[in-house]
Amino acid sequence: MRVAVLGAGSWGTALASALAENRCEVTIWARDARITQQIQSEHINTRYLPNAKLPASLRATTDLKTALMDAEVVIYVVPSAAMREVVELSRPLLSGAPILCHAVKGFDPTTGSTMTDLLLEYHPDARDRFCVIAGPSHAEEVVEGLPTTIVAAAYTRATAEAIQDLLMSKVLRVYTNPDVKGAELGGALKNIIALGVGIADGLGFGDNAKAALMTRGLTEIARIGLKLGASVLTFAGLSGVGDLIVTCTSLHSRNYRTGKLLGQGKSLEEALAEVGMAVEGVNATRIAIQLASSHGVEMPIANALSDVLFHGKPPRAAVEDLMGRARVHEIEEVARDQISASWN
Ligand SMILES: NC(=O)c1ccc[n+]([C@@H]2O[C@H](COP(=O)([O-])OP(=O)(O)OC[C@H]3O[C@@H](n4cnc5c(N)ncnc54)[C@H](O)[C@@H]3O)[C@@H](O)[C@H]2O)c1
Ligand SMILES: O=P(O)(O)OC[C@H](O)CO
Repeated sequence: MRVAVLGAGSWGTALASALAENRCEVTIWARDARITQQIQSEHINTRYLPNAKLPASLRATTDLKTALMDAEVVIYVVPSAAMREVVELSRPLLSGAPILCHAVKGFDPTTGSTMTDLLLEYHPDARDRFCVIAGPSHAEEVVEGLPTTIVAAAYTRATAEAIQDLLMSKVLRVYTNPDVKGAELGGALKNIIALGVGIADGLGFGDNAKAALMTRGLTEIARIGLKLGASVLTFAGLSGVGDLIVTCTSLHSRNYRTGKLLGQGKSLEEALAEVGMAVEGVNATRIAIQLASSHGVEMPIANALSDVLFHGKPPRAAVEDLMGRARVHEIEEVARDQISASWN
């Protein structure tokens, strides 16, 4: 199977590596020739995964046309802010009817769209060939061959199973899911909560605060997710609570690390510069509070994050506001048809 992976950051490199290990013919595309040359000739990517040895069969190019030539599967793995540009550049270069997959955990910054809604703008007839790769998967562990589970979510069973078969290995277990929206929202929105947990740790709070943020954060994610058509069981799965746990607890997480630096008193600019890679939670916070407001949904943690990130509120004051909210019930009612999704 010929696969083009567009984006040679941490996750693009790790996914391309896993696919090449699975005997796929993989070409990874990046803009930076230093990175493609390193991957192609030295089988390393020191900027993004300094400790990893990559498969010798993995090819790399800065020429998008070469990467996409005869590709049967195209996987977009750039930060969400770059997705529109890369989808636009790649569209005229696609041949045949490849599966269009993405592994991006964020929203289009201009329109607030999910990544498959963005893809649909450019490929309105290809919905059945869309697939989302989501779930708890830090690139640093995947590239080391440490056991990992992920989700392939697609509108059709055939597409989901094609990606499942492509990625499954002794160390990478892939589950399918028909709930594309839920998988995407879980992946994008958990980044907000990871920023919050990082802030709590940076402030010196304890495990109780961490558990509270993760649990009530998941409630917020499910609440807006249901309004947007996702199924609640997806949020109890790998792309929901699974990814929330890994991102809020792993030192690999760029969102968690950014939050921790904020809690320790760094400015957002300082924290982002120190982390130096894609931190999707910042834009996701902005989009989440817009979505919450337009759908009449309460997202107090996202609002508190927005105050800290964009309005200069000291993190400790934001926590005091959260703790001082009016009393509420814990559990909300969910309609039966919103519990799980299924293919026909
Ligand atoms: N790193 C992980 O462990 C991981 C795991 C799962 C999902 N993701 C998601 O994958 C996406 C990509 O993250 P990452 O970790 O690979 O980021 P990264 O910061 O490690 O790398 C981003 C890459 O995208 C490239 N890029 C940026 N703008 C571009 C543009 N306009 N055109 C072409 N290339 C561009 C950069 O040069 C870089 O190579 C994010 O949405 C992230 O949430 C990451
Ligand atoms: O490093 P983060 O915070 O972008 O998280 C990476 C992945 O989403 C974890 O599954």
